[in-house]
Amino acid sequence: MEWQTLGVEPVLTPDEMAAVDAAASERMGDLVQRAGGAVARSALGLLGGGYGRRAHVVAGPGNNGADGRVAAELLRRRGVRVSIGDHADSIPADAALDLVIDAAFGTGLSRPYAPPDLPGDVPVLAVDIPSGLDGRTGGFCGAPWRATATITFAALKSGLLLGHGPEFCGRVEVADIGLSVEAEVGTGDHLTRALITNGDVGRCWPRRAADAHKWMSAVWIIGGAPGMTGAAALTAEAAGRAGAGYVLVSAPPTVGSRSSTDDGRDVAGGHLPGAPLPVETVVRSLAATGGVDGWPHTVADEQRVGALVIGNGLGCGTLVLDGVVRLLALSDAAVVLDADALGAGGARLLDACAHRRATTVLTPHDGEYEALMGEAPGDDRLAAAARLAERSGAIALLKGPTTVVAAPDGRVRLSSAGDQRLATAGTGDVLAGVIGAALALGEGDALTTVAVAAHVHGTAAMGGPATGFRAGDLPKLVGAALDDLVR
Ligand SMILES: NC(=O)C1=CN([C@@H]2O[C@H](COP(=O)(O)OP(=O)(O)OC[C@H]3O[C@@H](n4cnc5c(N)ncnc54)[C@H](O)[C@@H]3O)[C@@H](O)[C@H]2O)[C@@H](O)CC1
Ligand SMILES: Nc1ncnc2c1ncn2[C@@H]1O[C@H](COP(=O)(O)OP(=O)(O)O)[C@@H](O)[C@H]1O
Repeated sequence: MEWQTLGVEPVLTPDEMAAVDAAASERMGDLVQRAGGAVARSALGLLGGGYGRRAHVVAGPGNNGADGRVAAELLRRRGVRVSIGDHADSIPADAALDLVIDAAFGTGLSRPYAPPDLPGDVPVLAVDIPSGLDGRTGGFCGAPWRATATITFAALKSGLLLGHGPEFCGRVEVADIGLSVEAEVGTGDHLTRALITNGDVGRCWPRRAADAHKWMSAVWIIGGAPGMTGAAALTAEAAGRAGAGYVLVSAPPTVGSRSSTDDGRDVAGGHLPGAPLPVETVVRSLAATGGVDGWPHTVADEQRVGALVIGNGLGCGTLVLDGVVRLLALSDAAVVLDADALGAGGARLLDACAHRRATTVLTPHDGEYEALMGEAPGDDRLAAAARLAERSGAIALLKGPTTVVAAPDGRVRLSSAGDQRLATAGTGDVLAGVIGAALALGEGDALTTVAVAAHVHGTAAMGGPATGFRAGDLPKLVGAALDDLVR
């Protein structure tokens, strides 16, 4: 999927788009004329001209179909030979088509739809959203064609960004047809839902002040127990590359004893040598005396850190959870909870988050989400992230090909940066470090800061090799991506 647009990108659900339509002062007929004009322009681009080209329009019963019919007429005037069928008609197999326009259904799709067979591998231009995709979740509601390009109106629809959307919508273009979405979803930081763009990173990434000193952007990573130091090393390297002025790493002493783990794993003995931490990292030991009571106090007493990142290679167990919960209560710093800190948390951890006043960020993948919430996120990832944010009072970052970041106030940010090269162990540890650094550096809107960090992480990955990409490659690429995006 490619984006042709830059700048603040509102993302609407079909219900919100319907509300925008309903509130429009202009007649639907005029909007349809403009939408059809935009479809025709886009089609001419894909056709590489008008005269002599052949196109077929699949036009459904609603406004989406009306857009397609207007486009058909405009294309005819440009010399394109156009045939039209309704959503159930088969496509003439005898014509050598240069383009099929999918105007069967848009956001009004209410039951599964399977389009007719496509003749060969003819390019498809989808109007608003490929017919057969759920406009909210991007899940299948039928069997959509895979579009070469999609032209959508007024604003992006969430179904283009989530689920199967990115795979099925091709290149996405947002056409302005004179509708304002502001009244429905707000603007700027107050936007209900937005896609993070490169422009947002340039605008919102927190910078160091000229008179900064290293403690003004310090990150303390609590993780990296014996046998799992690699995770903390990746987080530390990423925090440094993302601009943290001071990076500390501590492994809670409770994790290092056999008796401290629920599953009886011997994490203290017999492990391989630890992964080297970046040489700039300061390793601080935590008070072992007093066990679980000691280390949260040691961390919370250090008032100079801007952000704590807890969980990368931390190890799991009741005593660890006890320590994390206590630390959440004691510390006033922003906290990112990742990996092991999420896996065994459940309701107790969510309650501890809900009692905090400072920023808390939860960064689960689907398994960790289920451990926290007692149920899988399901198809509606917007709703899933919102549920977690509401339950915990934290910023919920739900990982996936498109990352969904939700705030407890209902706002959501999406990042579609990155691709499958990130599906490799340790990239999440890097993300936690980047978020930690961004929070330590900045005092801006926390939701934007976290989402922009996710976008930087995804963008950075695209600078790495398509095959054999390792999480260890990523921190340096984060530095390079920031150099590129933040000027
Ligand atoms: N957003 C806007 O302001 C504008 C939207 N326009 C287009 O209008 C679309 C929304 O219009 P509509 O609400 O008419 O929605 P659709 O054009 O998606 O069609 C909905 C109609 O199809 C029927 N239907 C739904 N699923 C079906 C199925 N599987 N089989 C058979 N019939 C089915 C519904 O009962 C309803 O009558 C947008 O996606 C966009 O393409 C444009 O016309 C211009 C303005
Ligand atoms: N197919 C994919 N496309 C884009 N991003 C992906 C894909 N798979 C994973 N990611 C991203 O990679 C990261 C993986 O994090 P995580 O699962 O926590 O890894 P780990 O625990 O091994 O460090 C997340 O930021 C996630 O959004």
